[in-house]
Amino acid sequence: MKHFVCVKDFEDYAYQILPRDTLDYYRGGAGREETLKSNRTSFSKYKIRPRCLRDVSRRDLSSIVLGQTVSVPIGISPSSMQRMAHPEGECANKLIKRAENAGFKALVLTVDSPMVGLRVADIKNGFKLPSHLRLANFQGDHSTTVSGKGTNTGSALNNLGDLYDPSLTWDDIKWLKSITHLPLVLKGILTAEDALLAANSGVAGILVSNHGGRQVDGWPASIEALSEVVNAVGDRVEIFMDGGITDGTDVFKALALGAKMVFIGRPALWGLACGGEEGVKQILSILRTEFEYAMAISGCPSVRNIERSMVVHESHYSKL
Ligand SMILES: Cc1cc2nc3c(=O)[nH]c(=O)nc-3n(C[C@H](O)[C@H](O)[C@H](O)COP(=O)(O)O)c2cc1C
Ligand SMILES: CCCCCCC(=O)C(=O)O
Repeated sequence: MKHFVCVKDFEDYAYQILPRDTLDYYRGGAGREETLKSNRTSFSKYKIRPRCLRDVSRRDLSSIVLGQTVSVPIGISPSSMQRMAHPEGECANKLIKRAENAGFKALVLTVDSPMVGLRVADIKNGFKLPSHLRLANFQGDHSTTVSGKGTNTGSALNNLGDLYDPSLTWDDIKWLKSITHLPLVLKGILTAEDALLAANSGVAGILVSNHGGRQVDGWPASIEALSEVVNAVGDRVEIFMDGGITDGTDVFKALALGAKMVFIGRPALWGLACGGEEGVKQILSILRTEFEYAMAISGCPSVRNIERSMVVHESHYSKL
């Protein structure tokens, strides 16, 4: 990993070392993977309008997120089945009381998954969890493995029995809020309508996400949907985003468009595959450095200086 200098270096190497069906599960998206691709390509459509002569000799990358200071507003999104990438896997993936007891500061509930999306590569590969691995959070339950038989219209992931509950509604958000004192963040909201319902339910945050393009092809890129959610409720709840972040300039763009913090999914998996915990640390360190350079050279000594006017859609320049 010594000579790896960007997320792409990790991604390329992970493609070489991971078994095909594991790689496809991590890499892949739903359907024709148009949403997956647009998570990346849409970032390129936004341009940074840099400012100059603004004393960037001292730089502060920290932010306050849900009342807590974070040293840099980049986090890791939840990804299942990490132990296929590295034996260390995810070392903290707990349920509500365990999360509270362990000192976690917020709960994130994924609301874009009444079912698991249809992923062509997983269906073709007959994806299942390797037999030595279990879903650790479901120990004792009959569904601790993902080995159900796939069909030509679904993989084992589309046959998870009662691990998924497609009957969930906004009433369940009320219930969840009633059993925990932790601030609740809903992950997977892409519309102003749902953002308003979420804010009215008293959630503390919304993570704008299309689940890495893995649920339904045709959903917008997360960065495209971000402004709709920010405009609807950005003054009432904290807004976060994930999907397609692979560079510090992506972080800058998302923050300028109203995200308080961004999260990465696959880049962390590539780090894990290439170097375990150390690989994940390197991914975060690379993104941090790139973000610091994007901020400073664009004229922002601190995260607070990243203003909405500093990022525009590329169409801005064709109108001039
Ligand atoms: C292999 C894999 C497994 C995932 N598992 C989950 C999951 O269990 N729960 C969840 O909310 N999101 C899950 N996600 C979605 C991520 O949390 C995140 O939204 C997405 O990966 C962000 O896009 P990115 O990979 O382009 O950074 C998964 C993503 C991947 C790639
Ligand atoms: C408890 C098993 C989870 C399988 C699906 C995880 C997921 O969200 C994904 O995108 O894959």
